[in-house]
Amino acid sequence: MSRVLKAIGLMSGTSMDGIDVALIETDGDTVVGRGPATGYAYDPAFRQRLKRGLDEARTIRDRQERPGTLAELERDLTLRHADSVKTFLHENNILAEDVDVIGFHGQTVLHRPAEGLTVQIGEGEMLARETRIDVVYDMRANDMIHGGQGAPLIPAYHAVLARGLSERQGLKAPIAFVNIGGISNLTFIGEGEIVAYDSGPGNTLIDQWVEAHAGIPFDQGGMVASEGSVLPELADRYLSHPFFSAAKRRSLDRNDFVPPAGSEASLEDGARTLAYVTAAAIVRSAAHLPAIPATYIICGGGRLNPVIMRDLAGLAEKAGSRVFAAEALELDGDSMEAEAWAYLAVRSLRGLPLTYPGTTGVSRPVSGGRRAAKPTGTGHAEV
Ligand SMILES: Nc1ncnc2c1ncn2[C@@H]1O[C@H](COP(=O)(O)OP(=O)(O)OP(=O)(O)O)[C@@H](O)[C@H]1O
Ligand SMILES: CC(=O)N[C@H]1[C@@H]2OC[C@@H](O2)[C@@H](O)[C@@H]1O[C@H](C)C(=O)O
Repeated sequence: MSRVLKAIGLMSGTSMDGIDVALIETDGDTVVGRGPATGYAYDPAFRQRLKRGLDEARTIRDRQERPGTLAELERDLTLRHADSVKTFLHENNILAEDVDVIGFHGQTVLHRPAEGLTVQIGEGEMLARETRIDVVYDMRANDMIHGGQGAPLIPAYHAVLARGLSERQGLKAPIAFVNIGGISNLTFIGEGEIVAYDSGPGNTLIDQWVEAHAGIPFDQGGMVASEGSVLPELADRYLSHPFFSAAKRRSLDRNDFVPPAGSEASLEDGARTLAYVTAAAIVRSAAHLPAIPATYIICGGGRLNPVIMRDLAGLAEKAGSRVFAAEALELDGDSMEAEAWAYLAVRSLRGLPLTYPGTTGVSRPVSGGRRAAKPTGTGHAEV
């Protein structure tokens, strides 16, 4: 058996709400011990900079390009990740020298799988220098080079978590993990088979809607949605998007779905309808799986919106499925992506596959990621 490594994962997701940090101990294969995890929120001004960065990234044709303010944003984003690691280590009394590797996702600013283009900003070398810990980063690129969608990458981690869950009583197979982040994605764990893909808009539409019409970053606790009603025509318009009926599953860019026009709904009805769309999109996408999951395990920020969760539970029940929030199974729905990035970093170091034909459509199982080594020596400047 390979040595168990201490790995930190860092995730800044499509919601652009902050940096999730988690530490796990793993051999990159079957052994996973989950350690501390936390999240550090971005201040509103930095979120605005990230949103501007997404607009500026639209013109990118070569993934090395950094038009507009993107180079500066990349540097500042990396420094924020370095600060998060330092704070996390301090808060948990962990020494940098005791951590073997950081798995660094960075921030996706553009994702166009049809063009073989995916761009995550984040400077691995700078992060390794700042934290004095080895870094694995840019983990989506190799998958795309080999014909994959470049996402989702979390299924390899879902698979190892599912091994630990399968003996629990009352948890019927097949299991599907659903991450309701900015975009939602699902992972189906069948017998000897994993199938995964993005399942639709997650919280992004709701976030954009309430920000534009109420000046709030998200619908906390589904408070706004719970005052509204589902507008069937508006919901049908989203759910009849070709994404759901296409023969081939594909991964999504944050901008693939756009919020309704302000004139189409009241604040409350808009939030209610988009919450329903989020839930119904998952169930609609699940129809493309090899079998309907008996158990859904929900992670990501959307599980904290009870309106989405009630709709999802109701729709799933009609198909005979049960829905659990990750915490009901002693998992952490906030830190799972960060844990996954730690796990994937160790797999990368060991040359193990990160993605499979069933998870991203890649031509064969492939590893990925670039390595940045921590500085050697005492840390004093060379003269
Ligand atoms: N208490 C809450 N009530 C309702 N919604 C919430 C709550 N907390 C978080 N959310 C929603 O979850 C979102 C953040 O989710 P999460 O952190 O899982 O996304 P992400 O990791 O950025 O996205 P992705 O998985 O697509 O990369 C917020 O933008 C918000 O919409
Ligand atoms: C290109 C990109 O960053 N995609 C994200 C996004 O957020 C959710 C969904 O879309 C998923 O495909 C992916 O993240 C998860 C963590 C993944 O790769 O598994």
